[in-house]
Amino acid sequence: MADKMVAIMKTKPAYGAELVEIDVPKPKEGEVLIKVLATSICGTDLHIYEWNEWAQTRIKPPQIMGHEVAGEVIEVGPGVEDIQVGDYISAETHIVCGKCYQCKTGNYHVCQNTKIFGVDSDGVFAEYAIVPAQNAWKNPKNIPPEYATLQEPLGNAVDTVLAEPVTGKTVLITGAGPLGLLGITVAKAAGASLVIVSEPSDFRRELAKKVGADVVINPFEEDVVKEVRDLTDGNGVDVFLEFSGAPKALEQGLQAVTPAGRVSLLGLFPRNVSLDFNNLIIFKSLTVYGITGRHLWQTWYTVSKLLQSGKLNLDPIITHKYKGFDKFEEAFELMRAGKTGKVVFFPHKK
Ligand SMILES: NC(=O)c1ccc[n+]([C@@H]2O[C@H](COP(=O)([O-])OP(=O)(O)OC[C@H]3O[C@@H](n4cnc5c(N)ncnc54)[C@H](O)[C@@H]3O)[C@@H](O)[C@H]2O)c1
Ligand SMILES: C[C@@H](O)[C@H](N)C(=O)O
Ligand SMILES: [Zn+2]
Ligand SMILES: [Zn+2]
Repeated sequence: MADKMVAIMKTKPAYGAELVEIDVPKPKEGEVLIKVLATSICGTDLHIYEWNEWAQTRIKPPQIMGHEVAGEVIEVGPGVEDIQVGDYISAETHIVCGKCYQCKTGNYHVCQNTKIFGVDSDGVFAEYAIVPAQNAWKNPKNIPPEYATLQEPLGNAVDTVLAEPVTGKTVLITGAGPLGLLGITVAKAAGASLVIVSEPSDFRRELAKKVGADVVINPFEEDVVKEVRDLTDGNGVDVFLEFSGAPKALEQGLQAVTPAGRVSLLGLFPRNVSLDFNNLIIFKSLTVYGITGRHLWQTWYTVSKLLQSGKLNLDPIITHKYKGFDKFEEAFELMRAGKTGKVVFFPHKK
């Protein structure tokens, strides 16, 4: 094995990142070293790249970026029992304490002491990477790395879509970014009867159709609420899934969902949102779920089994694949411009 590796590193508290050559790390107590087979860019990586306000308060350069991954274990640190050399793993990104009230009551996804792998520590945009063994998820060998690396965001999408069953239900998805696109394929695989997608970008509406959306709407040019009512016998959709983080989309979705319907909110809003709670939620008797991270480990089992079922349509979502990290700046700029679905790197060129 090489003793040097290439990594995308946030080297300075400023816009961008650098490709660096550094030593391959050694796994410490409770850690494993993986050969990274595939890694994908998350919106959070983009925020770190752009050095937005959130990143400025949270990230401490120099740090290797990235947290979505599939890799092969090549070394295990002291005290690691469940993971062996040769295992093919992905990683849950929330490092939980196991001791707080939420962890003790099975709600690890909202652990009070959560640290995020690749955000609060070095990540996986590298040829080799350290993963805390407690966060490793063993993959069946027949899932290709480019799909296995998507499991973490797929977990967000699964928790959003499947907070309640969608079989035979009409669904509105607002926002067809990478997460919304994953939501579309999960909703279709789970048997939603009609998936309507509201998304202003022409490129992403096209992607949404390729992934399996039944109807796409441009919210900047069409009346979302009217379109949804026309498609649902005037009733509105049974389920509204918010994947955009746009306050206007939230309001339209709440108007478009049928009374006693279900709402899941994943998108993060850039500012406080003001809403007519009485008429949009209370008098409509809606059930509203806030979604964060993934349930440990129930969601990973669901995601893995969905992948193995072959029912997810991921190929149109993976719009960009790069061998090596040489063109990482191009990848980030395309993503910033909204011209991608998921971007996947295969760090080893051979
Ligand atoms: N809660 C969590 O645990 C969690 C985890 C991951 C991501 N997120 C959030 O989920 C959201 C989606 O992530 P992403 O990576 O796909 O983001 P993204 O920014 O790539 O996608 C958002 C999409 O919404 C579209 N949009 C903008 N205004 C709209 C409107 N008025 N109506 C409909 N669509 C509109 C955009 O064109 C874009 O395609 C983000 O807000 C992200 O921060 C939350
Ligand atoms: C780390 C963050 O980007 C991640 N997608 C989450 O689910 O929390
Ligand atoms: Zn992420
Ligand atoms: Zn905890």
